[in-house]
Amino acid sequence: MDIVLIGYRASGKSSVGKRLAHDLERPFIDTDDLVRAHFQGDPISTIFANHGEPAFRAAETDIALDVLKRTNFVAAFGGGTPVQPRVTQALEDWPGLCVYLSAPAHVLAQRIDTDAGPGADRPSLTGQASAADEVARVLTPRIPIYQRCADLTIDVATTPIPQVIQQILDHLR
Ligand SMILES: Nc1ncnc2c1ncn2[C@@H]1O[C@H](COP(=O)(O)OP(=O)(O)O)[C@@H](O)[C@H]1O
Ligand SMILES: O=C(O)C1=C[C@@H](OP(=O)(O)O)[C@@H](O)[C@H](O)C1
Ligand SMILES: [Mg+2]
Repeated sequence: MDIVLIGYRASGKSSVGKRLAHDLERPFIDTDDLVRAHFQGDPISTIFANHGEPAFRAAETDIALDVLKRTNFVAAFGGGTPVQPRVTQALEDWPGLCVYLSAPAHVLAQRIDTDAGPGADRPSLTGQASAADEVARVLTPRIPIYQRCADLTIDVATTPIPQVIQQILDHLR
């Protein structure tokens, strides 16, 4: 079964997705990578600065809808991808497994502040000075949309990445 990981910024979608795809011997798709490629490989903060967030959202919507037409993959969507209305609808209708990686705001804000990994370039969505303030504002309206799209929800607040992957593999059995 094809798998899409959704959830807020720094919930672990890219890390979990990459390792899960390796375990399942399937291609891994990260929609943020495809969006960057669409904008000549620029970092997301540069795309936001030069083209504006709406152009980023339009590209990620088209890319996500295209990914959902493929087969035999594991994909990590960007945190805002499922809340684009056409993507929400497509995910609700999609026959694959949509996994929501869920964590409370304070955990996500801390991971955003300390992340030094390849996805750490996360430009502000609100102009809010701190990640804590921004997550407090942006997460709440997203939660019901993530929940609506999800076939499986995993609490990732205190669950190490290998155990998150194991829960997905257990669900597939
Ligand atoms: N289950 C977890 N427990 C602890 N840290 C995690 C977990 N999942 C991800 N992380 C860390 O959080 C940061 C963001 O992870 P990432 O995979 O880039 O998230 P996303 O793609 O959802 O934005 C990284 O530093 C990663 O190592
Ligand atoms: O939540 C969001 O609106 C965003 C999440 C990011 O992806 P990650 O969730 O992988 O950080 C990236 O798509 C962009 O910075 C916007
Ligand atoms: Mg990511």
